[in-house]
Parts: sequence; structure tokens; C-alpha cells
Amino acid sequence: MNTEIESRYAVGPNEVKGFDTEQLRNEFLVDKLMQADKVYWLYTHYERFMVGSAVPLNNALTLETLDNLKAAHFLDGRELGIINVGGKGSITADGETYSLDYKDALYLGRGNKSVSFRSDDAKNPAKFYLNSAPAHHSYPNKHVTKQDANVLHLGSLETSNERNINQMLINTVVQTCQLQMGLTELKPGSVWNTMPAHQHDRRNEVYFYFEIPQEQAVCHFMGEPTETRHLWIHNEQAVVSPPWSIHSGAGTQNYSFIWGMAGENLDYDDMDKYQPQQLR
Ligand SMILES: O=C[C@H](O)[C@@H](O)CC(=O)C(=O)O
Ligand SMILES: [Zn+2]
Repeated sequence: MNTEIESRYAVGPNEVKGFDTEQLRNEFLVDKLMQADKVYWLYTHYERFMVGSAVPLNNALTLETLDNLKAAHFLDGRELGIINVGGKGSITADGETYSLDYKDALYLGRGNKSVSFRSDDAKNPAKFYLNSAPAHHSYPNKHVTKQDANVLHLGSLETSNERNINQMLINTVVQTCQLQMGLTELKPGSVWNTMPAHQHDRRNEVYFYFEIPQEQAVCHFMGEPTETRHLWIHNEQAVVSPPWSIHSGAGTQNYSFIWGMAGENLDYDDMDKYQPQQLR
């Protein structure tokens, strides 16, 4: 076993109203990602969405099946999205090897049997960020670089939210069952992501924050639009965003994050928006 797994049940907005900081962090913060020489998974009961990481050093790591799945192989009933946020590395899926540079993505469809992760250089290891959701059809594997992404340029420096949203594993770029993933990069001087805020009750979402310098942090906002809460996030931590929650953040400087979601539809624009003056 090179894998560590934890699982969390879903909680609803009524419970969360009474949560203190520690309870909020226990339910929604993911702070065990990017452990060296290990595959780590958090299995959530929001859309059975799994968030994890693989950081191989000298030896390859394998995508092992898990008791939570009761399946012979991890991808027998799932699809997997991967984005590399570390040094160069490679992923081998059923005999085919894909080399992933910094910020390259890979989609692996349902039915792949043997998957392994490698770093080119153990001193500068690859850091594979992983999102997985149940899948009912097998679509082809696909390597997606930032050049292949559909880029949305949103916000402005005046409102401190100028950013590029790189839609990487999105239905105009790659066929998936329910997974969507991308990478948002804030411009220097801009600190707000996803402002105006939105909610999509038809999909859950997970945010993985990175490129945050050690002495800086991001304040992530969650909750119902008129009942918001916040979580302070450090580099390479993630937040689980339930379908009923907004998800927005402000950093003490600019930063990047990976968003991943799954649920009822593949319509990226299916969002209920909330302007700043509507939030409480
Ligand atoms: O549902 C979409 C996701 O929340 C993100 O793509 C939003 C985002 O990256 C941003 O506005 O900065
Ligand atoms: Zn969203």
C-alpha cells in the first residue's frame, strides 16, 4: 500500500450555521495533500468526489484500488483528472506514458487498469493533484496543456480580481462524464477570486490553492450567500465546497488555484451569481 485515504460524510447548511472554526476546518479544509512518496485521498460524499495527490520520489507510485470503491481497479467505475504542480514527471496508464510539465493536465477515463506516477528528478519531484468522480462511460485519455485550454480573462485591477481562468478539462477540450477542472491565475495586485461570488447547487467543487508564498495566506469564503463563513488557507491546501455554498477568496497577495467539480451537468456557466452587496 502506498496510499492513505480518509473519508468524510456530507453536511448541510443548517448544521454548519452552528460550527466553530475547528469544526469548519475539520469538515472542509484538506490539509494533508502533497505528502512525499505517497498517494493521498480524501473521499467525500459530495457527489462521491475524491480529492488527492501523488508525489513520487525515487520509486513510482501506483494508483491502488481502495476498500471505499469495492472495485478491482481504481478506475473501474471512475474518471480521473490530474494537474502537475511540481517538477516534471510522467504517468503511465495501461502501457502509454504521458510526460507532464508544470501545470499540464491529464484526463484518464474509466477502464484504465494500471496507472503509475513517476518524477523525473526526486530532488524536484512532480506533485500530481488529483480529482476523481464516478463515471458511467469510458472516454479516451487526453494530455491537456495550458496552450490547449480555453482561457477566460475576467475581472480588473480596479476591483482587485483580474485573473485568467484556464479551462483545461472542460467539455470543449476533452470529453468527460462529469468532471471539470481548470486553473485560475491571479494577476499581480489582484487578490479576489470568484468575485462576484457564485453557487451551483447542481455541482460540488473543490479549490486547491497554490503559488502562495510561505508568509502569505488566502482567506476562503464559504457558506450560504447570506450566512458566510471563512477559512484561512496556506499553500497547497484545498477546500471542499458543498453544492449549497458560495466559494470565493481573497489573498494577502496574488496566487493560483485549481478548481474541480462534478455533478448534474457539464455546463460551466451554470452559476447563480451574488454581487458583493448581496452577501452577508
Ligand atoms: O464554477 C467555477 C469555478 O468556481 C471557478 O472556475 C471560478 C474561478 O476560477 C474564478 O472565478 O476565479
Ligand atoms: Zn464554482
